[in-house]
Amino acid sequence: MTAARPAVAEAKRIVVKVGSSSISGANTGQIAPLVDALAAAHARGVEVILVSSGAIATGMPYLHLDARPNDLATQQAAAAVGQNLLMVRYQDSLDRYGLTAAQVLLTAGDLEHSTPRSNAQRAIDRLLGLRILPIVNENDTVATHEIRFGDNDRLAALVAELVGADLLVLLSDVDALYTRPPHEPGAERIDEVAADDELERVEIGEAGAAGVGTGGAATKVASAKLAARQGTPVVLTSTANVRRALDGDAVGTWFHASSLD
Ligand SMILES: Nc1ncnc2c1ncn2[C@@H]1O[C@H](COP(=O)(O)OP(=O)(O)O)[C@@H](O)[C@H]1O
Ligand SMILES: N[C@@H](CCC(=O)OP(=O)(O)O)C(=O)O
Repeated sequence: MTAARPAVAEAKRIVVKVGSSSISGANTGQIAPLVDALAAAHARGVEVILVSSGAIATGMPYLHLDARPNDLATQQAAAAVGQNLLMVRYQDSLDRYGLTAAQVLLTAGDLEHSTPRSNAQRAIDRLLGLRILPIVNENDTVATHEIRFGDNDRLAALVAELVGADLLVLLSDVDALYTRPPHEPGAERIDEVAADDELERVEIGEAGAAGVGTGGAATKVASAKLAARQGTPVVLTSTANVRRALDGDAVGTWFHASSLD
C-alpha cells in the first residue's frame, strides 16, 4: 500500500512530541499504544526521538495536588518527583519490545550555547546509533524563568532542528488544527497548511480540558511554523492517531516544510 504522505514513509529520523494531558492522570493508559506506535516505527529502522511532557502532572498526586501548581518552585518539585516515574512507565512499556529508553533533560540555555548544544547533539546521535529511544523533556529543576523553553511544543521544534529530523509529529487531544476551537459551531478541520496566510483565519481558543498542559493550540501552531521554517514538515494530530500518522496516513494537519515565514 502506498502511503498518502510519501515524506513520512521516507523519513529516517522523526521527533514525536506528546503533551502532559495525553499521558498522565486518566490518560496514563495511552502510554502503551503510544509506545506500540513508536516501536513499530523503530522496527522499520526509523530513528525516533520522543519529546514527552508530563513530569509535573505525573508528580502531582505524590505532592497531594489536584491541580497544576502555579509557582515555579512547586512545579519544579512536582517535576522532580514525576520525571523518574514517567521514565519508569515508558521503560515498562518499552520492555514489551525489548527496547531501552534514555532520559535527556535540556534547558533553553543548553541549546543556545555551542558547548552544551554539541554535547547534547553528540549524546543523542550516539543513543540513536545504539538503537535506544531518547526521551527528551525540559530539565525543570534547573530551568528558571530566564532559561525556560516555556512549553514543550517549542522544545520539540528546537530538538527537531538539533537532530536534523525529517519529520515532527505534534500530538494533542484533538485530531487536527481547526479554523476555530473544535467544540465551537462552524469549526472546520484544516488538512494542510502550505502558506503562512492560511493561518491568519485560524482562531485559537483555550487549552484542553485536563488543565495539566501549558501550551494549547497556539504553541503547537508556533512550533509547527518554527519547524516548517527550518525545513521540517509537521503533522499535528491526536495521540490516538499516532500510529496512522507514523504510517504516513493522511491524518491531522500537515504543515509543509519551508513554506511558512
Ligand atoms: N483552532 C484550534 N484547533 C485545534 N485545537 C484548538 C484550537 N483552539 C483551541 N484548541 C484547543 O487546544 C487544545 C490542545 O492544547 P493542550 O490541551 O495544551 O494540548 P496538550 O496537553 O496535548 O499539549 C485542544 O483540546 C483544543 O480544544
Ligand atoms: N516539562 C514540563 C512540561 C510542561 C507542560 O505542561 O507541557 P505540555 O503538556 O506539552 O503543554 C513537564 O514535564 O511537566
